[in-house]
Amino acid sequence: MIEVSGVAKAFGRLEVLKDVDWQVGRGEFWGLIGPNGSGKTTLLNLISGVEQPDVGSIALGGHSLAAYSRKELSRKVAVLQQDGLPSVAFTVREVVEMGRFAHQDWRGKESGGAEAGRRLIDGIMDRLDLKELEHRPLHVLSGGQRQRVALGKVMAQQPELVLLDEPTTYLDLRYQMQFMELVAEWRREAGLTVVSVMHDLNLAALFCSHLLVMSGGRIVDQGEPEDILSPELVAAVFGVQAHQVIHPDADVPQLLLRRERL
Ligand SMILES: Nc1ncnc2c1ncn2[C@@H]1O[C@H](COP(=O)(O)OP(=O)(O)OP(=O)(O)O)[C@@H](O)[C@H]1O
Repeated sequence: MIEVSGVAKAFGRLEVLKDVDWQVGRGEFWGLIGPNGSGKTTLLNLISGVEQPDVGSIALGGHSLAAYSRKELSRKVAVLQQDGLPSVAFTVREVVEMGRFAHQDWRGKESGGAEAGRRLIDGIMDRLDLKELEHRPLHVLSGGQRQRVALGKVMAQQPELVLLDEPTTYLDLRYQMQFMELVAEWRREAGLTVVSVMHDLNLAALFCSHLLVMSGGRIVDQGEPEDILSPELVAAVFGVQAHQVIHPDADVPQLLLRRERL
């Protein structure tokens, strides 16, 4: 689904990504982890076409990113940021409907017909528990509700690949879990490929099929959470000491942070 080959990127004299080679298979769920400033968001921006690499190439579904038009790209890739939507006066339903833009012609006509478009939006509203909020303007919603609407909008886009940049940062524990479960379910049902920047390593181990570990603009490790997440890794990459335990239900590693002094 994604092939990043020999990519480097600099902003002025600051080299933000160096020698990045990475392949993502269709249907995989990758967590991007690493310290602040290690280049995670820049890598997402290169994949979504917002930034261009200085060196190397990026291909999506076997075709160079440069070969896609804006509209083709937005049918293939959806992006959701930390605070997914600005606090605007559009209603919840209107915002979710905006996700259909890439599937409409210049008059706003749905490629599969208006009725199919409406059914799709209704299904998403139901699934994300947005029916009751349907006619409320976005600016009266809580951050957690707004993030659910943002997810609804990217679901309406029906992409093959979704890029998430720390999507649970502003959510409380319950909404963090709910958000990740919704993404996991969507991935299972639609064969979706997911790449998500994650700061919570335990959440990443619970939901991601693979992890990409970045430090100083380079990939330092990649693979399945059980092969990657270890006290040695967090010591080397984050400079933090931790114990490792195995999650009793999910059978994946979880880290308990150690204080330097007790
Ligand atoms: N448009 C830009 N112009 C100049 N410097 C930039 C730009 N975008 C990012 N940088 C710099 O590139 C480096 C990597 O930033 P990036 O946002 O990719 O890191 P990150 O791993 O996502 O960090 P965080 O975990 O803090 O979100 C940082 O030093 C940042 O200041």
